[in-house]
Amino acid sequence: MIDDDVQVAAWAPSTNGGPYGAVLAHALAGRRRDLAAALTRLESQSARLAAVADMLIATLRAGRTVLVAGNGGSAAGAQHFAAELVGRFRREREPYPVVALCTDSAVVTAVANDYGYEQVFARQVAAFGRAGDLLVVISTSGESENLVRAAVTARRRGLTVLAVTGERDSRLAALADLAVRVPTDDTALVQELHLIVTHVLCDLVEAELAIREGAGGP
Ligand SMILES: O=C(CO)[C@@H](O)[C@H](O)[C@H](O)[C@H](O)COP(=O)(O)O
Ligand SMILES: [Zn+2]
Repeated sequence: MIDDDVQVAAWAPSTNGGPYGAVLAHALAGRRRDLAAALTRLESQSARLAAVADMLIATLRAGRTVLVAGNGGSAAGAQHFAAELVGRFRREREPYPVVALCTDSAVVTAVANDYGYEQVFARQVAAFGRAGDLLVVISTSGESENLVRAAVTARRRGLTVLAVTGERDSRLAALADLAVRVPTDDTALVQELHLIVTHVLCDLVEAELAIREGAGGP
């Protein structure tokens, strides 16, 4: 039988952080330093972020759909972005049609199995995308082949493409109508900045569209 008191005592934090205390303190101080420096550099891109917000607002106000895609951590980011806009970020308002293309495991595995993983997003863009819709591709490298193919398909079909990448030159940034390149090439930091960028965008988009709804609809 497990003794609850012993269990709690064994997992209680020690005052000096235990054997990893110094390592963790160093790691957290490093994250604070790196994030602060990158955010300061990101502030110089506020005009670009405003243009991206305009792009999202215009798409949604026109009743068009936003498709979002990414791999790995960026797949989670794509889902998170869609969840904020279909659900809500801070305000009660209409739901917005934002669809993450990495969520349907049957579609993703069937297309990957039958056509190749590089087709998993392009085929969904062809299935769901219409001229005037917006494709958002999120990638730390800007070089994932399946996202490049999705962007090419989107451009061919008259969708607008927004790339959210790291700092370095990439095929996705070059293919996109507009690109946000967060100012670092460190993969983890790129992903952390992407989350901040998408939250800031959700806040702006929601605030702008909610005002219009209050004034009689988008
Ligand atoms: O979250 C991480 C690394 O932090 C990984 O899962 C990472 O997202 C994957 O390696 C992706 O396949 C990387 O793709 P991309 O960001 O270069 O498009
Ligand atoms: Zn990650």
